[in-house]
Amino acid sequence: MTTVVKMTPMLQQYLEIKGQFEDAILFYRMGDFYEMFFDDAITAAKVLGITLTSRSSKDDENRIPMCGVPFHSASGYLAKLIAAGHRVAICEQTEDPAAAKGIVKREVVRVLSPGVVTDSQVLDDRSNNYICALARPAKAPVYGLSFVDVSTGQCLVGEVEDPSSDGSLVLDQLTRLAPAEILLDEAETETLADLKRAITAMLPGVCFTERHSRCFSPHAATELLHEHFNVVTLDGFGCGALTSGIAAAAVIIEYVGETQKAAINHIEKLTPLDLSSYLQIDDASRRNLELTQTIIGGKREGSLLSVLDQTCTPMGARLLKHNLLFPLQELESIISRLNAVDFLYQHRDIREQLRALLSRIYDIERLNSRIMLGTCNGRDLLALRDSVVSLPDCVALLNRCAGEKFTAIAAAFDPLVDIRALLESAIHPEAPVSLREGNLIREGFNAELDELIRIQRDGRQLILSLEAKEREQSGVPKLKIGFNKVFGYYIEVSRVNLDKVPDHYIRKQTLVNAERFITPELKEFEGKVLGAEERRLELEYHLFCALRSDLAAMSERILATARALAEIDFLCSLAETARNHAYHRPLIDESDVIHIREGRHPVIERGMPTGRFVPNDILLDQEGQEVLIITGPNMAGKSTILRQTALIVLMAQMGSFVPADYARIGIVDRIFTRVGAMDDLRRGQSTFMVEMSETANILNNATSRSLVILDEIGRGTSTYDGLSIAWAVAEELAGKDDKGVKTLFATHYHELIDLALTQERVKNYSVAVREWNDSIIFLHKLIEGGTNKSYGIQVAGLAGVPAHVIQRAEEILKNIEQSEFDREGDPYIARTSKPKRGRRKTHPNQLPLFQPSPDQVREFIQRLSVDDLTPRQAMEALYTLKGLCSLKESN
Ligand SMILES: Nc1ncnc2c1ncn2[C@@H]1O[C@H](COP(=O)(O)OP(=O)(O)OP(=O)(O)O)[C@@H](O)[C@H]1O
Repeated sequence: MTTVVKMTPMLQQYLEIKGQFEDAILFYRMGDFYEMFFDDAITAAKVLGITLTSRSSKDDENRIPMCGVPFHSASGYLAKLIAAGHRVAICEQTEDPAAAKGIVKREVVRVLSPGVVTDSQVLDDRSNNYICALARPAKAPVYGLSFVDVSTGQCLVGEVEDPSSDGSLVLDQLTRLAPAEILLDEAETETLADLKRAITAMLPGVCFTERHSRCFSPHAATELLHEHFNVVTLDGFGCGALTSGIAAAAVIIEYVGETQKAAINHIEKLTPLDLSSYLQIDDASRRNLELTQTIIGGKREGSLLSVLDQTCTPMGARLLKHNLLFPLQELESIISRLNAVDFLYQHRDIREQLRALLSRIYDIERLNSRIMLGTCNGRDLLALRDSVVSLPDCVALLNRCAGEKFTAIAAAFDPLVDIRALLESAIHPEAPVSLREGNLIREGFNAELDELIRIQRDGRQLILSLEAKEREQSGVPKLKIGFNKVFGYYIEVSRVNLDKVPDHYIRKQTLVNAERFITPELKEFEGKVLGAEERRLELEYHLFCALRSDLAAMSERILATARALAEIDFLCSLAETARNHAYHRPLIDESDVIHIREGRHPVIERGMPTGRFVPNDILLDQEGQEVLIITGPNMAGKSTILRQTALIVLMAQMGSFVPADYARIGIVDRIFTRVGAMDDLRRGQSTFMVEMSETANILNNATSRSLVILDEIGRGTSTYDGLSIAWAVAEELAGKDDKGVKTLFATHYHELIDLALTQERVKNYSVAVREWNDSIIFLHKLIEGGTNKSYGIQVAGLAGVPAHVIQRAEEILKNIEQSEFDREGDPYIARTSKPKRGRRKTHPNQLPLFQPSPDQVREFIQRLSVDDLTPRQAMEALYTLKGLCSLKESN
């Protein structure tokens, strides 16, 4: 870098600092601007849409790319850069430029990255913003996972044992909380490369940050966490037995401390994430069921979350989303939640009053974090003040709620009366965003400040009287006293009156129509007033910082109340949704039964006029109803029934009422779905490959307590292969663990209906349609018994496929149905010439699909008319029998 030598001291300083933050865009403070140089400037100008200029170095040939943003509006630009996945290092002037000898000292005061932002402009207030660390200290298949939301102080710690070669289990847990940033051990760059690729495919835009291996040492981790939480053991958090999880948590705490350069005491505890205590639901299933976003477009609207979320506060919204992603498995906890929802459902008056109060409460969880990080401003404290006003009324209502859940919430709830009094007395009701402009602190809060305010206020009066006096003494009626930043206070006299100006006036400035003067008396006055103003700004700033520290010391109470409010909001929201959409309380037990009467799909029904959605019953039990094969035409509603069953189970286990007249849900340990294949290409696998790996996952991991939803497996390959796989999979699920797995299996392979003949746990159902003229009417009703009609061609017609194509398809279908083809009579050329009649033939290389039953063999023999057989036919019959028997043996 020959140019460096020729650079100005300022640029040298810039490069020195930049060298320490190479992976970040450096916001280099120069006066009222943050400037960026070199590649940073090129990147930022593009992302921010601002002009890229250049600055000359000493050597004019080497002009340096440069761009800048004003300091006072930096947050919007920062938000844009972070949202685009960049890291930004904020470098401030750390000494007064006026006092500086030579180049002003500068230092990076914060590094912002997608995982550590707390700015409301960047964050979605209804979702958590997690930074995650993945630790594998022993390189064992146990991954330590920790998730921290710096904006709320939540810190989750868990471990996942994942012996799979592709890390699919850890991937499921990682993507569940969709972190914005992931910290990885730099020594694992290669070993985790595949996992990293898979994460990027599922969480586009996620930012990876590599940390030194030293940070991942479990021993150092424990020490760091002991120090951070000021404890001698982590047992109190229920994390004593974790090692890699602890390492992961420590990596984040260290990183956040380092980048925020502030005490991060608002991360005040570790919350163990015992993944086995929640209903497991893998990433594919979460997507397929559209829990938090739609498959197409990734929108919240149209997801289950959008229907359930009637929360009034951002804290409640985040909790609801979290609980939706982590439905429970423990009976008592589910019932406790359901009792609370039930109470609020029954007591409309309390629910409505609580919701009205909650609507007036701001995001005090995030406000608290900003207080702790020292980034809150006057407006934030006004929001806190306005929020705490409602708390005593909340307590009164809470005391009217019966049930252990409410008792627990009330115990944690603090009405924060003292904080309200403090804020009401301290914060100026019109406090601005800036901390340096004054008007932060209310009069009456601090005696010294009051005195300065009085001087300033009196000063105005003094000016008016001084002006009047000068007018009188000089005889210039339009004489004015004014102020500007260059000369301070001055007396202005218009040109026509200049002859009346007294001798002691000292001329300072000449304008076109006037002259400006000062007097010793005016200067003395100025010293007093301006000094007061400066002192006032300084004092207000210090008082504000002190107030912020006082509040930070009370953070534990604020946070406990914020979380209690979130819980109330969550419960009220479920009760409100239940009321609005006619949901009913499910019966939860530990049986092996799922029995739903008049169940509906919570999202699809919302898109239809009331009463248009056709409810359906589902019974899954171990009394011969374990695997339901659901057949029926395209568009009949098979997928809808499958999905609504999974959603109803999930809702019940999160403690929600369900869209059904009656639901008995035996607690489920995992929900598996094999539904669509929307994201196949993103994961770099073929549709069929994804389908099969999802199927393998189900067969390897489903237990008799799981619920499996299979929507047409085997579609991605040839009919015979697909049908065989579908058949074998259904058979396996019906017989797994000698118990079977509760399975809903929608299929267009009508041959699967025959499974029920041999498998006692399999039952056939179909979705009814009514034929009408040449078309069909969808009844959307699930009825007992299978169907072998697809009406695919009619549906194609309804979908607008041209009439002549439909007609041709009908011809072909007729040919196939009449078995009018053999190897010579290809149905696809049967349009003009009538095909030869022939026996339907099995492909020479394709074995007959299914095992012959003893009945079939017997029937074959009975149908043989032995006396009528030619010797050749007899031979053939013998071969057929032999073939049937050897097939049976090989099976
Ligand atoms: N119970 C119902 N009541 C009213 N409308 C329904 C119902 N079930 C499904 N529908 C409507 O029918 C459409 C198709 O449903 P669905 O996708 O479940 O059919 P399908 O049988 O799985 O079709 P395919 O076999 O083609 O995948 C839905 O988008 C919805 O508009």
